[in-house]
Amino acid sequence: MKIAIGCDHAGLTLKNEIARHLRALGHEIDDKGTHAAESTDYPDWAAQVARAVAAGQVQRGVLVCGSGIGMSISANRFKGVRAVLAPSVEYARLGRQHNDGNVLCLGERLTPLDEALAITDVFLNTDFEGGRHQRRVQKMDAFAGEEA
Ligand SMILES: O=C(CO)[C@H](O)[C@H](O)[C@H](O)COP(=O)(O)O
Repeated sequence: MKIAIGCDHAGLTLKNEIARHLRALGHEIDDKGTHAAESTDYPDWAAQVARAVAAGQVQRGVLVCGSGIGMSISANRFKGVRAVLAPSVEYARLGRQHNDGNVLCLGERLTPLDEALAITDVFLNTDFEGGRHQRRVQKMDAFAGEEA
């Protein structure tokens, strides 16, 4: 699978570990950065990954910051992006089965490495169930770009 990945300074270590893990599994990783430990702003990196997903350049995105919250809020501003903040494997599973999530958001400061890798694997390997969930996803996606 082709996957874009990004982080701010608070997610750098986990982002690098996830990239290494996914490459070892044979995935093609487009690492958008950040690549340095200096303080940086999460929306800048969320935008790069979200644009790659929205444009169909990659099938999935992974974003890491301290909590995952800022990344998920930012990514969900982009049309066609359904970012899932997943603190556990079950969130990742449901975010795929029911919501057809295409960007996974993780918090390095809150989620241990082994759990984050397990969450990532489930997010990438779980299928969308469609059916009644398809109608709901279409309604969500129709909101994108709507004026308040
Ligand atoms: O977006 C976030 C919180 O909503 C992320 O956790 C950021 O990584 C965090 O806010 C960065 O905090 P810092 O004190 O500037 O390191």
